[in-house]
Amino acid sequence: MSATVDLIIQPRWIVPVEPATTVLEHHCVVVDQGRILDVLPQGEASVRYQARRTEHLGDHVLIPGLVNLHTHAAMNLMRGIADDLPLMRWLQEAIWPIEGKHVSPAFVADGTLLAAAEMLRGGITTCNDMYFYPDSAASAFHRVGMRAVIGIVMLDFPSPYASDADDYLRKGLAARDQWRGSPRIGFSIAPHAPYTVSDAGLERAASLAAELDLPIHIHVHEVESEIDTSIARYGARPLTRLARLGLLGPGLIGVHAVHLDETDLALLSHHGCNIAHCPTSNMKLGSGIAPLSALLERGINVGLGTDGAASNNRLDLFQEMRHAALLAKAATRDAATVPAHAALHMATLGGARALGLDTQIGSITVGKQADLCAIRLIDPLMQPCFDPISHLAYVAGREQVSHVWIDGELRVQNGALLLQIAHKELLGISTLWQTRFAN
Ligand SMILES: CSC[C@H]1O[C@@H](n2cnc3c(O)ncnc32)[C@H](O)[C@@H]1O
Ligand SMILES: [Zn+2]
Repeated sequence: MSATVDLIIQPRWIVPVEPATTVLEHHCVVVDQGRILDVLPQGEASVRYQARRTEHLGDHVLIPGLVNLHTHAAMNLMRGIADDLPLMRWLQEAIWPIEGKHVSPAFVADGTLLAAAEMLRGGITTCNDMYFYPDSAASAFHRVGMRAVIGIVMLDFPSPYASDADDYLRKGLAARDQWRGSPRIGFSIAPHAPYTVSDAGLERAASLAAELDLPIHIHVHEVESEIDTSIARYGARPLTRLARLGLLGPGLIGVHAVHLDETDLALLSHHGCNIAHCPTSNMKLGSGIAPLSALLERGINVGLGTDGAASNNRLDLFQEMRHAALLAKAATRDAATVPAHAALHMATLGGARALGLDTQIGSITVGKQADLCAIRLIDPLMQPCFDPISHLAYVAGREQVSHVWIDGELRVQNGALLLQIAHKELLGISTLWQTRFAN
């Protein structure tokens, strides 16, 4: 007798990510109650299961939903507002003054909604977000059914959101209390960077993260001047200071990590830290090229991040996969480093592991949540296709994402968002904020 299940997806190929380099042809994924129930040859599935819905995707590859390990979703409202500036001038002369004037719960709700729509269309099912008004961000992700880890942000300076480090923490923790028990919304402790949070604030962040069992999400070693400033102010490089203050460990997600010496690499490896590699943001702000091959060689877990739309200017993990692989090859002059499957691993399971979610998402594995993404590969623009994994890293773009499921629920169908929000409403939001910025 066959079992009745919610959904069977029959793609041409499945790339489960785990085991590495595996490609299953003419298999299907069986989904029930939001989880992956089985992965088996298509012929066997028709005997064992009866599906309420079957998705025939004969030109497609099915992969786990992509995990964006670092973003500032609400910054979608500031896409292109301050291009071609280096990090510190970009922050101090452009972005922070705009944020100081405009950020509000409505700003974050609207910007996060736009970002969530962009990410879903591009196959991103989970993101690790860091921005003001975490409650508004959580509401927007909840509205579109996207999985998100929201930062309880901390800064030493005031913003329209909070007055000082204690106020940031108090408000962020209250937001976490509001969302407790929500299946797709989680939280991290997110001190912005070593140069914007004091020793006392960082120690508080470390103890809270340990007490509440939350990841720590922090920008580190993004530009050289950050390291010089730290040595002048604290007598230590930022990662050494973070180690002394108790922040390094398997729960740490260090974002950027562009400028690393041997001591830094040894610290990251020794403490089992994770890195959110953001190659496009690092190129666009002229920050440099992170030593990705050295990180991977030392067994350090790496995921990929887009950073915000004001420094990238796309929330597109296909772009990040390609940039990560190509930059690493160019920087090391080694074509074999960061092969296509390593890029895909970072964009999926690497990100999931950094967030402590790798038992739930990040690969097409029986028992995990059905966060899935189908990409149409049979297209004259992409022929021939000898290896779908190669195509995912080197050929395909987010434009080829056709279907996206989160917890087994269809969110994108044939490239179109299945949301209660009209395309027109999304466009209206950005026009509204563009007008406000101009006045
Ligand atoms: C406290 S909310 C996050 C804060 O971070 C700013 N930001 C955006 N991108 C970067 C980056 O690459 N490095 C450092 N800080 C960044 C954002 O504008 C918010 O103020
Ligand atoms: Zn950032």
